[in-house]
Amino acid sequence: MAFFSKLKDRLFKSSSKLDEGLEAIVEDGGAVEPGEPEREPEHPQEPEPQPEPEPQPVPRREPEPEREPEPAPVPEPEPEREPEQPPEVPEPGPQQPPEQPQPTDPEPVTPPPGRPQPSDPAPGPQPVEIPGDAPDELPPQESRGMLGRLFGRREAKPVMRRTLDDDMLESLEELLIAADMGVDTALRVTSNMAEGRLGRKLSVEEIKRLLAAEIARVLEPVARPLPLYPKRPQVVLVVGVNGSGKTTTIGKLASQFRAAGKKVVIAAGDTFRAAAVEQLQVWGERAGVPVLTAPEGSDPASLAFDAMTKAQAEGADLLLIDTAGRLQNRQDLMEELAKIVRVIRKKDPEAPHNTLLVLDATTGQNALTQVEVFRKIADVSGLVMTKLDGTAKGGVLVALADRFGLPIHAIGVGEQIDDLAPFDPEEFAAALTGLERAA
Ligand SMILES: Nc1nc2c(ncn2[C@@H]2O[C@H](COP(=O)(O)OP(=O)(O)OP(=O)(O)O)[C@@H](O)[C@H]2O)c(=O)[nH]1
Repeated sequence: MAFFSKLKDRLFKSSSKLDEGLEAIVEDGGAVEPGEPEREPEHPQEPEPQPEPEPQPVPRREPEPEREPEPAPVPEPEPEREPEQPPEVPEPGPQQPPEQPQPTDPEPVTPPPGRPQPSDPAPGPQPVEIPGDAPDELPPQESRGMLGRLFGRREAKPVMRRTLDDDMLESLEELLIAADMGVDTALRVTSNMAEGRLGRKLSVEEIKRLLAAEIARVLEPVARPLPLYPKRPQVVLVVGVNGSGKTTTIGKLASQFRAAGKKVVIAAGDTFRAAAVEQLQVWGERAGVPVLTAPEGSDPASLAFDAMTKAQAEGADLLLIDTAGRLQNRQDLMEELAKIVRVIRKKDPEAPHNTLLVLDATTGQNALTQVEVFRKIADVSGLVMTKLDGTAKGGVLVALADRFGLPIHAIGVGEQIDDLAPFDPEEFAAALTGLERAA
């Protein structure tokens, strides 16, 4: 299954929550405009249709700063065939010559007088121009000819639209807050979306496109694959609260790096929980990667040192160190992590090269607090967000990006070994808003 549709299916709870909310908002105060043509769903970030590539393993997006070639955009959907309709009675008004081809893109929008506009472009985010962003300025339906249809206009169909005003903005803010985007981020996204568009009539689909574009813009700067350094072994310390998905993520990462030809060693640093060690061993077997363990209750720093020695001796490319996630005693955890770092620095003064914080998306706004805490006790260099499948709280990732600007290296979308995906802001924003894209 194409990755986008998989992600979208799995983020269904988030997107359906937004979907339902948006429909309710537009219905509340909106009006059906008979005979108004609805545009084909156009996607601002989708250029030429190309075949979709297989999802790449996370490590293949390296080396930094080279970005993985953008995933090929998903082809535009075929225009839906609609049953033949009797010709509709045209609205009274000036007719255009029927054979005149219609432009694919609308003319630049000139705001009507009195419509609130920023007098000069303020520094900071500018409104994203969305193709097809002027529904009220589309050419009259009756002027569409064969070419107009070929160029992506649908048959006329009643569409519910609501005028974008302060009330509607407030409802949109509330909806985004309910989707766990957080107050500040929700306000920023909606006000950017509204900039230059107040007074315009928008359909649900158009709002989704605008929101998705704004969300993608917040996410873009943090979408960074795990940087790989020429250093051997590259030491990746994996931190996070119990149950956030550290073990699973280490297993998935190990498997992907190994598939990419890297030699990987795992250290089971949560020596206080036998179950955690066993689980890591299972993942090591699955990934075909050795897991270094130590007797229950032994010093994790000593295990980390042994693992470092082994990884160096074996010429491993990557050493992934699992750690405990007890936050109940923050001081102990902080000392434990600090000791691991001190000890591995005896072997390599630059280690750890990455400190990955694993966050569970289902905890919603708690993820923000966890970032704050772990940034104090460890030098967090990047994030992995797990369990984005089947949660209605995916919006928290946007809040994290907006608040901390820490790189988001990958996302977990399931419990299987290949359910770790590179983080693609546009795909994520589309999946989150329920924006239709071709599968
Ligand atoms: N649905 C889903 N479940 C996940 C994902 N990642 C991890 N899990 C599940 O979350 C649970 C906890 O994952 P672990 O990897 O054990 O979490 P941990 O942080 O290592 O937990 P401790 O070992 O208790 O410290 C397991 O049941 C995993 O299968 C994901 O992306 N999606």
